[in-house]
Amino acid sequence: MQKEYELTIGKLKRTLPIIPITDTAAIASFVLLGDAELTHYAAKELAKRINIPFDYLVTLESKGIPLAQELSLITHHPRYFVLRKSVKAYMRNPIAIGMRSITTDYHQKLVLDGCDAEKLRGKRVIIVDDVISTGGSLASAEHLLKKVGAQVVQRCSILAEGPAVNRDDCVFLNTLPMFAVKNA
Ligand SMILES: Nc1ncnc2[nH]cnc12
Repeated sequence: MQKEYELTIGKLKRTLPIIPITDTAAIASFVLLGDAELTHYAAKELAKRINIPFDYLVTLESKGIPLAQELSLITHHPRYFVLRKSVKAYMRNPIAIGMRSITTDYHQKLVLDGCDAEKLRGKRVIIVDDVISTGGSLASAEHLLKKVGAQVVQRCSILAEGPAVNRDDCVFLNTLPMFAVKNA
């Protein structure tokens, strides 16, 4: 099997290691955390493609956070919201739902602080993430946001991977293939 994948996002290039995630499938590992240059550039490029009015960006802990931060500032939306993976002691009336993601082999939670839920009720929101793949995390995020009365008006990510590459309801900058593991 190929060991690395050369990714191009506009003027930037990154070499991603190919990592098996099951006995039969592998992904090109795209770790946005720590890559300030790519985060800033991708946020600028995504901002150009968001052409719908919205109140807030919402992202998922953890890899979407720096992207949402940059995108919020670039689009002049000083406040954004983070759906957390666990209930924190400092939350008031947290609202939680179950979630499965392609890169984590156990059931996860998606949690919204009740105070944040009040602020999001009736608002137009855009979900921001680093990679959209199976769409599982995105679907859970949408479910949670609908539950608290927010309207998801757009979804955007830096990359669409595997089954997500044909989605026409997301804005993304490039696609990422998935890989078959040979000798499985
Ligand atoms: N290729 C990938 N790299 C890192 N995180 C991911 N989440 C989903 N696909 C991913």
